[in-house]
Amino acid sequence: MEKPQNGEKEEPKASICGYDSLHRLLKDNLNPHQFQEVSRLLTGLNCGKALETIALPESATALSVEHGFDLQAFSFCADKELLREPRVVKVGLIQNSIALPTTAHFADQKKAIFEKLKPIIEAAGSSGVNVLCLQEAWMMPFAFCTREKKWCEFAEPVDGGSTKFLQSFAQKYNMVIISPILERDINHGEVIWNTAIVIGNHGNIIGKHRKNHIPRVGDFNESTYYMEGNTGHPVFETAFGKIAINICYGRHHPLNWLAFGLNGAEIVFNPSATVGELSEPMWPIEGRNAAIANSYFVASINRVGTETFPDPFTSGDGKPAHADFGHFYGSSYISAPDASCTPSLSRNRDGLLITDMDLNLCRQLKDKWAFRMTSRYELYADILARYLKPDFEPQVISDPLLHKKSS
Ligand SMILES: NC(=O)NCCC(=O)O
Repeated sequence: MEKPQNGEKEEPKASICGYDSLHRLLKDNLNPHQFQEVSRLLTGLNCGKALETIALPESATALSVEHGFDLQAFSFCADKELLREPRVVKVGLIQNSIALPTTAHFADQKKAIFEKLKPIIEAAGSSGVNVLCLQEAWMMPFAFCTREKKWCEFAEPVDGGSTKFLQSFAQKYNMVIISPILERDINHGEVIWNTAIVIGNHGNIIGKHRKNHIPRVGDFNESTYYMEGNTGHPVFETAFGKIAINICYGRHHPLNWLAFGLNGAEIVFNPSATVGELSEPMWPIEGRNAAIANSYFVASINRVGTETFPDPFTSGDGKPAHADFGHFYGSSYISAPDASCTPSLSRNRDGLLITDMDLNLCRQLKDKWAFRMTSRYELYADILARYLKPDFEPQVISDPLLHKKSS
């Protein structure tokens, strides 16, 4: 797709000047040398080289053609070490739109999403993906803009239908799967959480993490549905490395990223649902910055498409009532601790991003930049402890001549 035919033809929906990613727009419009230089600055170098693409099995590419999803695959390397073998993990990220209109029966909507995801998960499994992550609240439309309570019906217990659906793939493909869902906590009064469940490569449930920071911005009226998480910053030690999940809006909180790093995460997944007008310029920066600052890999996933709801809603900003959130712009990507990153998946199509990463790179970057050793955490523990007290006074030194009139 991608290239606009001529001025008269309509551009594909939600494209950037007819291209479905910035990377593809640049590749088609710059000469090879210019493209190489622009990519070096935009996506960095890994071990001194541009990121390499990797070949995938024919079965996976055939599935992507048949079902029309974007399929891209890259490899991050690390320097060879004398005392440690490389620790290469294959990570997969899935972004997708919903499968039926939001007016369809809820059971049909959920079933249709399962059906839509099957071939994409199969493509990941047959490509040898070790750790697969889906997008935030993948088993439902992102209805939290509406404030209507009927959408709570989509919530499921940790061992509910969507977990069972994914457990079979985890077992079949020896694959860890991270499943971000709307959780119904049966044992605690049926309250609702925004939760990521970690399914082990034997199909077992390793544990869960609940979203720490709830947005209060634009149409993201999520605080109507669930509370800030109570699970801290767990790191899950899996057969394929130490992983953590920072759900969506948590990516704006540097201390949230830090805490996962302090607990030893090597890959932090950021399953998200966010829209163009609100956050698109922030998207390529925040995950990448977190990877650099914390010496781990970050895998950023965003849903795709425009979801229209039956009843218009407002968000107290004086704008007219509307029935959709805006466009979820996909653009999932992976960042490495050495400041390199993959190109993004499509802005308007379902997609699977597969990336090999040598986890040895994390320690190599810690040794190189020594961010942990230079961090001065005690300074920050001190100001945070003081800031939390009601009688906190900001440390401001005013110019004694601040109010002097200039002559
Ligand atoms: N799902 C979610 O937390 N979205 C908030 C918007 C954003 O963080 O870009």
